[in-house]
Amino acid sequence: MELESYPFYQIQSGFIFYPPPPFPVINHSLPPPPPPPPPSGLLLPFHFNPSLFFDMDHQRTMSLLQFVNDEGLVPSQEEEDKRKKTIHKLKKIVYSWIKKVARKHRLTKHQIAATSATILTYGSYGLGVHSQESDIDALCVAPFFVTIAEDFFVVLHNMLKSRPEVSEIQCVKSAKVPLMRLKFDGISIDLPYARLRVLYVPENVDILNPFFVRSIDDTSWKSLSGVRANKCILQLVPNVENFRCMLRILKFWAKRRGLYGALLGYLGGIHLAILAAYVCQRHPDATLNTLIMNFFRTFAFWHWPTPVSLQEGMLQTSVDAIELRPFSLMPILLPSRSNSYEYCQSNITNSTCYRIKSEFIRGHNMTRDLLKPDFIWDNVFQPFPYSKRYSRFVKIYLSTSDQRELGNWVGLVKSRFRGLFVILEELGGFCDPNPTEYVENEKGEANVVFYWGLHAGDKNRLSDTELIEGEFMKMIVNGYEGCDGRMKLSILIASQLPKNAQFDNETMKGTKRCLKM
Ligand SMILES: Nc1ncnc2c1ncn2[C@@H]1O[C@H](COP(=O)(O)OP(=O)(O)OP(=O)(O)O)[C@@H](O)[C@H]1O
Ligand SMILES: [Mg+2]
Ligand SMILES: [Mg+2]
Repeated sequence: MELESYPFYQIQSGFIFYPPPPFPVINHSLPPPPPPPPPSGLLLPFHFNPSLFFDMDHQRTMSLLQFVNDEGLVPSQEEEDKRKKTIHKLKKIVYSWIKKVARKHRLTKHQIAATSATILTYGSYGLGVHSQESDIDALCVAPFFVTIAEDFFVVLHNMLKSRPEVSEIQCVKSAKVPLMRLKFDGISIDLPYARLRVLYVPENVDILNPFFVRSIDDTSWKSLSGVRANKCILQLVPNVENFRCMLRILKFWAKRRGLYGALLGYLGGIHLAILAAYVCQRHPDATLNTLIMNFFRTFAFWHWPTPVSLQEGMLQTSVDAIELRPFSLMPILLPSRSNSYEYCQSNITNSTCYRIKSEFIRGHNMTRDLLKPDFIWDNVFQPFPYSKRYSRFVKIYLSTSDQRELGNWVGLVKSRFRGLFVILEELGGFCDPNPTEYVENEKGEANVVFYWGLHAGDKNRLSDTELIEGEFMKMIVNGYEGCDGRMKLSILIASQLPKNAQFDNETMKGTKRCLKM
């Protein structure tokens, strides 16, 4: 069978190929083909009865809302209050920090009184779609006189560190968006920094207003990207509440199907937010059920690597949008008010791209027929059965002697995972990086373990795990000093997986709260 016809065969037959067919070589220098025409409607029976259609749609929407409730996808009021309190405390800390820094820089009394800094939330919390496990993405927006190296990474860092509510604080200075990571009252916080050319930063500063972002530095512009994207998304969707509910469901679906986590080569919150918003824009009056059906239908038929964009015309009119497109198998354009073209960062590889597409097709096959008698939402959200799909697994065991170092070490290795995907794929392997993190309690040292599904085209080429481990280790330590973590890479057969990683339905449902992305 021709490779191009695989997706369509899969859609028609409902059969997903494991292992996958050989991957196509995609020529990224070509401009993308025009967006595909939408497929011709839902599968409706020959004698279509509109009232039956609306009844079924309504029923499915109601049972989906019940599912959202049963699974606790919306955080409780208590949880919400805790987060609000944390943000309030952070704002107060940042406020006293800015006064301190202003005095340090010997500003006049009048300037010290006038100056101010603030916290803007973005990410899933900013969009109003966070779950219990989500972090709070909080951008610290400061005035012109603040320096990142000293005032942010030393003065603010020390102020935060001395607070009893703060733990596990670390500076991530080398990231594209430099930030501090910490836990505040047990909630994970990502705290990047942006500097505006003003003395007074209003509490809810409108960063889409050109006045505030005039002549800002590059790092600040990048740090503002998340807030900008969130604001644009919320302005571009016709019904914010429907969008939020849909996105919560999609994030849950992606976690259950092992597709959530941008570092692992899958979809992050921002990718899913844009894909969901794209569908909402095209179906402004749709029910929740229809939105989810259309989500699967749209992306099961999508002609990747045609980019997904929320702003029509942006791709057609701009050569930049095509030329500046980074190498990506599934390009997704961040919405923007300015004429800049930013794409979501992506680690998607041939293997993960195949998995994501297969899951879109699976979702489409399961939801497309409104009259399917035995339809239940629970089936759509079944955990992905790794041990049934793969006979072999790559085990990545990460450990440190000091528990406090483990987070840094695992974070560093995860940020380099793309390199390992490439090594495995070059050796002919199809690799499915299950994002769930496990712990081997009996080991007596701080550790995190990953088990990735593996299909080895030629088993011999993948048998030299020491060589693979050595190559990957070189990539990890390249340009990075100061972390004495250890890594052990090995290949297991499915029966050697520990019980808690057997991936049968019950154990997977039990581990859903342990998913650490
Ligand atoms: N790969 C990426 N490309 C572009 N922007 C990104 C990317 N990853 C993260 N961001 C920005 O950082 C924000 C926060 O990312 P984060 O990883 O915390 O995910 P999230 O959407 O908040 O979901 P979660 O509930 O899992 O925290 C995103 O909303 C986005 O603005
Ligand atoms: Mg987040
Ligand atoms: Mg974050």
